[in-house]
Amino acid sequence: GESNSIYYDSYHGVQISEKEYQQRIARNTTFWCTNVLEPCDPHEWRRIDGSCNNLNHPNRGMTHTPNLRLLPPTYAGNSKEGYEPRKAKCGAPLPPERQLRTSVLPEGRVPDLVTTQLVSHFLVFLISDVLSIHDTINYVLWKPYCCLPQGKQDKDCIPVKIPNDDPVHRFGNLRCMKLTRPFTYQSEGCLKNDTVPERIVTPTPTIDLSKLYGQVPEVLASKGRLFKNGLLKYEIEEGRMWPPSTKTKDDLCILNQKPVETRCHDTPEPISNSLAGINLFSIWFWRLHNYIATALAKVNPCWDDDRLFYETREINIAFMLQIIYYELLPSLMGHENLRREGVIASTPGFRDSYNDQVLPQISAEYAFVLRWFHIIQENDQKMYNAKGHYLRSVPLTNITLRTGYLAIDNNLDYITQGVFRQAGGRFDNLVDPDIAEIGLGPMTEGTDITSFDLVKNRYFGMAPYVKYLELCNGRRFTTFNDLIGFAKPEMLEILKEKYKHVEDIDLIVGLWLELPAEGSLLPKTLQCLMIEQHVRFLVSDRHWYERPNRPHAFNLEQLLEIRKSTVSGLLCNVGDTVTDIQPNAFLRAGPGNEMTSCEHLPNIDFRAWKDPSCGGGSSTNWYGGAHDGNPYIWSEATD
Ligand code: HEM
Repeated sequence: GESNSIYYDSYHGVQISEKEYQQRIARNTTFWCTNVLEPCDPHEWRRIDGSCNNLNHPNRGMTHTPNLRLLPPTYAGNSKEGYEPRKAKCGAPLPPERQLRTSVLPEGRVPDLVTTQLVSHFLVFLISDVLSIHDTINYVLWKPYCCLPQGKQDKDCIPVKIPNDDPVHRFGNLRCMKLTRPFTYQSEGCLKNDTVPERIVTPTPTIDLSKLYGQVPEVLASKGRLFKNGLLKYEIEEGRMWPPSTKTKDDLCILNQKPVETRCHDTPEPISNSLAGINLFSIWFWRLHNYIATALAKVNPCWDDDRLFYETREINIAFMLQIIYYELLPSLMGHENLRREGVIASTPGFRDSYNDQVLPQISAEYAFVLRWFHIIQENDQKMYNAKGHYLRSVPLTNITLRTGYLAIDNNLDYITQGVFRQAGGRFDNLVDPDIAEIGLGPMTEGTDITSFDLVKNRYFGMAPYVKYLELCNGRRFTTFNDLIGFAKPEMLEILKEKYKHVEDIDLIVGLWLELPAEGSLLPKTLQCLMIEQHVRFLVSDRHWYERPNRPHAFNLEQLLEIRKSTVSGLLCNVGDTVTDIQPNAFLRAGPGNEMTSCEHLPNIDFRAWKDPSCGGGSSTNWYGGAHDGNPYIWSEATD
């Protein structure tokens, strides 16, 4: 109850007194600037709100706790002048963003020969687990006036200028793209305005499916849990299982074409309705939760709702982590690279790298550089039927905040078939014209996501690109010639033309023009910064699924079952109409990765969770049914 609550300052991670908390209520700064938690119990499950992950620093891991910086931020100006984007070495402003973007990053659409569209969908779901969309909602919904006269009065407005000779807009009248400053501890009143801006984000900084379960126990209880058999609430419509839907007209699905399109998820985190990738994987992991809970209940009929729920959540999170670490990242960066860097283990047994000196945090750099993937996003989502015949396509930018579209005309079925049959965008330096010119679809007129990436690069105060080269390569980079072997030669020419000094180069521009790392599809520095964080995830998370010494740890037999998790297994179990798929659905089907019947793909055997104290239980090979074309096996078991 309330009386046990402990109060923390969200930024500093120190306990504050109840009196001070009361004062902050009066100042209206508790929501962003404080965390409230119950005393830690070292033996309890991973908490919904992320508290008590690190027992010495109980609020770390919660909402609104800070990113860490691999390199100190660089801004122009000081505490008096305010912190504005850094200047070039010669003191002039850096090249204007839209102009720079259109000259270093041409637009085009080329299919990738290696990866499928599923890669970008999964990546965007992954980052939604640790990052917010409030900065975007701000200029779309809350402060949509940044290109109007009113915007001149608002310091939060940082609209992007479109030059008169713009390759696209010179034929039209658009000269401005609306944008707002990122939310910071300063803007929310937690830190003084004359301190270096520090970004504030909402999700827990561990990969814990917080987009599914949320980060507030009361919200999970009211919107998520069914409180029966460990299940999440669900609706069945035309034979498909959906998360619960909103019942009022006032919801986040602002692009639903009414009256035909009405569905909008009413999940603990409404952003499940946002980008298509987040939406698809929210639906699939929501269903997977119920699939797992049903399986566990069959094996262990004596388990109560709570036990089933928390064990299911644990397995669901482990399922996701196993896919990220052992399937997605290796598909992008190569197994060897990841093994060498300690991201993945060489043996299937336990692995315990936990270090309580490393706090559960993400780096500001990781949060930022993942935007590089915008340039491999293919915006044309193709739809196929279950036999693999192409039907039609839809631009992804038209289905953001539009869950209703998925729920009509079998669109969800056909998109599900499309994501693993369709090529992703090629890993090159071409950006899909829709991402570069449309971005937010019908919600705003003209959004160049890649120009915004560059603007944010500067507002987040990212250190110069060469400083990250030094960090990752352990040597100095002082001239353009030092970049030989890192950037494509013709790109070096462009860089020299656009920037006067090598230190002026913006981090994201460096990544756009960089050569891939050996045995990898990713630019070297992107790979370096991603690996750094993916090691931190596993070292700093006390509840990491591969650990034997943690509360409610898996036993070896169970861990070996978790090791069978694959994204194709996910789609076989809970994806509509999926009966045949390639074993690694992040990579295109072909020799060595042939389309296979779901029945022949590995699948978790939940008998490994059999609890002898339950007595007999069901010993039938129940999960065989999941592959007989009816993914809704759980609906039989719920009554
Ligand atoms: C059709 C697909 C996509 C669309 C329409 C889209 C759109 C956007 C938009 C509008 C923003 C906010 C830009 C800003 O205001 O600064 C954003 C941010 C971001 N996007 Fe995407 N994106 C897509 C795919 C991806 C993919 C595949 C990734 C891969 C990881 C990704 C990673 C990110 C990241 C890391 C951010 C920054 C979020 C933050 O800092 O809070 N996006 N995206």
